[in-house]
Amino acid sequence: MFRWRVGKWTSTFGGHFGGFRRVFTDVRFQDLSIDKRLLRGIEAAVGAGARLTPVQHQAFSQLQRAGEEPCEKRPDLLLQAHTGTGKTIAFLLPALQRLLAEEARKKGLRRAEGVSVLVLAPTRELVLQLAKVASRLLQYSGGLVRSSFVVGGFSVQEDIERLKADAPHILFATPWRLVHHLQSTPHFVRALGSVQSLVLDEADRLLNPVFVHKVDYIFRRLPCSRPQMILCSATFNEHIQKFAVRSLRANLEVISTTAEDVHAETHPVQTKTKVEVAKPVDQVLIRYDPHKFLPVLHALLVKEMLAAEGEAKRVLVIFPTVRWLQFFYVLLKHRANMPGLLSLHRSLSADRRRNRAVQFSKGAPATSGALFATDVAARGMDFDVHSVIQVGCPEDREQYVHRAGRTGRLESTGRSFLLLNPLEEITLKELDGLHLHREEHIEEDTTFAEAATNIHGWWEDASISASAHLFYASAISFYLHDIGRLRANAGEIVRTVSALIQSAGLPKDYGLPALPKGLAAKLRQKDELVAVRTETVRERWDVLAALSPHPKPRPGKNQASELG
Ligand SMILES: Nc1ncnc2c1ncn2[C@@H]1O[C@H](COP(=O)(O)OP(=O)(O)OP(=O)(O)O)[C@@H](O)[C@H]1O
Repeated sequence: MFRWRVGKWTSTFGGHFGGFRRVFTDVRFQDLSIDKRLLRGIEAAVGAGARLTPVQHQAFSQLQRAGEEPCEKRPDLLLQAHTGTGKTIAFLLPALQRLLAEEARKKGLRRAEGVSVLVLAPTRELVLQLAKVASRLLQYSGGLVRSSFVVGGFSVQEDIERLKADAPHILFATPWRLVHHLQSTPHFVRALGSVQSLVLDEADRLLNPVFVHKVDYIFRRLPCSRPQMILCSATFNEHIQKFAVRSLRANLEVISTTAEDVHAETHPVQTKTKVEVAKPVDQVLIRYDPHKFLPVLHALLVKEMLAAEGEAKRVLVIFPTVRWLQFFYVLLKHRANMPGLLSLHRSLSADRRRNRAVQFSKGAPATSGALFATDVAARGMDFDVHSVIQVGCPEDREQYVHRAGRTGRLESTGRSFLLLNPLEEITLKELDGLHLHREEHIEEDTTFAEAATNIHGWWEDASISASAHLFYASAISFYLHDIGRLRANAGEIVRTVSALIQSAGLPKDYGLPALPKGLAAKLRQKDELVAVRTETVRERWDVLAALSPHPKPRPGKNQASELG
């Protein structure tokens, strides 16, 4: 580990030693001067005699030192470490230790004066997971220090009652829900009047254009003696850099245990840093023909879920859109009879969303199965999965790294597969330098022929056929949004998505789903019909029909024969 100072920023790096990733330091939690009740909580969570990870060790030293300063002088902190290396405990431990010490000094004579530590995270699943970790760590503190949470999926009244009942020192929240309360619930405004530390978990995500206005709003509403800021993530990007320049203190400190990726002589808030996937993850690239998407996915799932003797295997599959996920989920779970599948996405009811995340979390009873999820599961979730399958091109390198990082956490190993079709292959150059090895060919799937007999005919089932229509439109829209990045034309997009749907057995002569008017208009704007290349007359007819401004349902094979 070494420390250096460039301009106004101080950085501490460590964790990699000559390419060898050190998972733990030699320091045990019991060696630290921390409250015995907190130590019991930690050991219950991570095991008796557990040693600290490098990021935990460095953060503990830094935050303890900073904690001796008055709140307004404490340096802000950027905390970067690979996925699954214990960043949650890294930022929670010093905060909980300080809160316990303060409360012990007061001898419990006064009730909490309000929230002292506010932690923001981008998804409700992650907020609930963080709140659960805090409760575990505090389980032996006899209620001296308390935590609570605020996320969507509960009524506003439930939030208010929970906040009153918990009277928390540490509050976990999603920005959207918290802003809502700050704008309309006086109780929340009062409770947040005493925040001393603001933690942004998955900071690069929270500071991207989708969230940054909410985060800024929360930041502005906090007390004028501005709290210490702690920004955590496995990946730093230009959004963090902009925020650092605009809002962080001059004595900002940076802790990074991804030192092999950082160039100390340049800017400490690295934006061009090529962050790697954590070393225990074996990364595999599978190039597939879109006409074979479903058999390939099925084969991979069967292979990865297949329990080795006595060992249950769990797989996380991340899809680009909810509709894409839902269509293939219905086909595989119900038609191909894969009962171990679950789904997690924003269209589920709040209760289901919560349960699904818990079922796949670390410590949940081990069963084999697969979770089909969207990116709500991509960041921060401490899942216990052996493999991650990413369907389609990730938005950027950071998204790829976080998705792959759901496996291979701490000392465990894992496999991460990236499934790309020819339309998407161009995005591979954005993953330059990652250690992806290629598995061009997936073994011929002998089990799929059997599954396919049940899957075939789905187009006659009104609800599955409706799901197929939604998938078709959403996949076209997804690619269209990225048309520049893919350097594709509208015709190639339509042909790829048509092939994906045909991979589920839809007969060529059955015709393709019609597109919603707005989407068809957008497609036409991108590409005149003359530019659409097709191989057969039938396919051209399908594309033309899909692009028609007033799509009419076309008779399928069977309907046509009924009409005589
Ligand atoms: N010192 C430790 N000893 C043993 N297990 C630990 C230790 N610290 C953390 N863990 C466990 O490691 C797992 C990963 O921790 P955590 O979720 O905090 O990682 P992370 O760095 O925040 O990952 P991500 O970047 O994906 O959010 C958790 O199950 C946690 O309980």
